Amino acid sequence: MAAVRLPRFWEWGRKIVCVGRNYVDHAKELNNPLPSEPVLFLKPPSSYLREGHPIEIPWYSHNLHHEVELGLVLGKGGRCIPTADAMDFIGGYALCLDMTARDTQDTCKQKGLPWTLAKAFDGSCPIGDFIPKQKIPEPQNLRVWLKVNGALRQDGNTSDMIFSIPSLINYISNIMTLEEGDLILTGTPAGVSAVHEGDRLEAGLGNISTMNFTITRSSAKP
Ligand SMILES: O=C([O-])CC(=O)C(=O)O
Ligand SMILES: [Mg+2]
Repeated sequence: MAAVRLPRFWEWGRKIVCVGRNYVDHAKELNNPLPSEPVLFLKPPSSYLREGHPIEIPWYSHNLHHEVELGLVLGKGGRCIPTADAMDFIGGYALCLDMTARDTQDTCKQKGLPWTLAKAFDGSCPIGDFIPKQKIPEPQNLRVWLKVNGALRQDGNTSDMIFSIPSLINYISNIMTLEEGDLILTGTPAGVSAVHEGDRLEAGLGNISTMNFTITRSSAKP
């Protein structure tokens, strides 16, 4: 059943759990302290965006950043998953963007407010195709890259994660039950930068998966 359903995991309405500050160089470029435990936040299922639809700059932001990340798609659910068993819970992978309204996030940080407006707006999680698990035998040694208008901006490797994939699954599942079809964003490497109306984004996981998106401005406004 899962083999048939998982490839369209973004249609299941499951949660998206995001890890922040999981690469030293990215934590440093934003002057954030290195975390002693994973930093977590959530995106709703309405964040999903597929190729062919533009990424919209929210009406309240003038500094939308790209963050390219490796996504883990849960193949089965669990609670308190031991680190040693964690890889068995992965059904596959996906190339993801954690679009971030950086100006809004800065305000939230200053005011001690949650990051919802900065991270969870419509279309804030563009994703590529589902990648079956067998296609990535070494997920902890994978190039993650992103170009804006053809210029390389982010070029990292998952070997530089502070918290490994199994340890993230263990940590998260000791806080909230993970379900089949959930997506975990594992954090972004360095090189995040602002995007503008009309920009073309191209991202990739090595040469296994690539995707393209354009940037527009949202017409929504209360
Ligand atoms: O907004 C941030 O810098 C935290 C984050 O999502 C990441 O590190 O991937
Ligand atoms: Mg991120």
